[in-house]
Amino acid sequence: MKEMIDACRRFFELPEEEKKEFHTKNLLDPIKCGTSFNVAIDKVRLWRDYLKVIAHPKFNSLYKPAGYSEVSLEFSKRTRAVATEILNGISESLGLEADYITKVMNWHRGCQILAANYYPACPQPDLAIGIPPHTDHGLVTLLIQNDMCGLEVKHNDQWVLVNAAPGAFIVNYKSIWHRATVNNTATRISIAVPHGPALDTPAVPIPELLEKEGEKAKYIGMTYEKFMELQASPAAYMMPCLDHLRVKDN
Ligand SMILES: O=C(O)CCC(=O)C(=O)O
Ligand SMILES: [Fe+2]
Repeated sequence: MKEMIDACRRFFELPEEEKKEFHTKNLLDPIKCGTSFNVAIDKVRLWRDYLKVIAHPKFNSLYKPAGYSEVSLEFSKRTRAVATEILNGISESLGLEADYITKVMNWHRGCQILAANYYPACPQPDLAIGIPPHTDHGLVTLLIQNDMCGLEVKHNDQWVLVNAAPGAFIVNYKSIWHRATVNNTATRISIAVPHGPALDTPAVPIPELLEKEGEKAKYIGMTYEKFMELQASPAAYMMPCLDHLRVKDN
């Protein structure tokens, strides 16, 4: 984990000139970096650089800084193994076969992204935000951070700081509303690793469970690619993405 955070730090600390080639605009570009901004939020300054590298189904290697590729290959394999175990556990906890979710989501072609965030110390942290409130896309996101906290989740209408133990994975598997704050002491680095279905695979309410519970589906299905597009749109910062998919009561 430390080596991965260090490799990302070295990327962010490259001169701007050297990062320019990765300033792309498309959602699914294999490697992209930039400084975040969102047109929907105009009252606070966003204070974050990001680097997103798609690591599965095809591993993309980033040639600088030296060592990034090797470390990120190892890190992506190990986090994917942890994510697989978590999904197996979730399937079993729902009374399904352990490999139910991975099978229907075409996990062997599943999308894994190494999404690193770099939040420099900010002189006026109250006037800025690292990432505004949102929900993640994907089945399960694993997140690691350097020794600075900053992730907050909404719980009972309050923002609660996630005080994770050093070296811990923070696991986000429900559609939890969260944000990243900034601080005025030191640079914070986090690496979020969303693991999703294959891009062309629709996620739908599980028919076996609906039948068992005698319930109608409360959400429409959507392919992962479409869901990612929705998550990247300004609409995603207004309310949890999943709420956009809720079936309207007649
Ligand atoms: O930096 C953090 O702790 C949060 C990052 C995050 O929410 C994200 O990358 O989606
Ligand atoms: Fe997030």
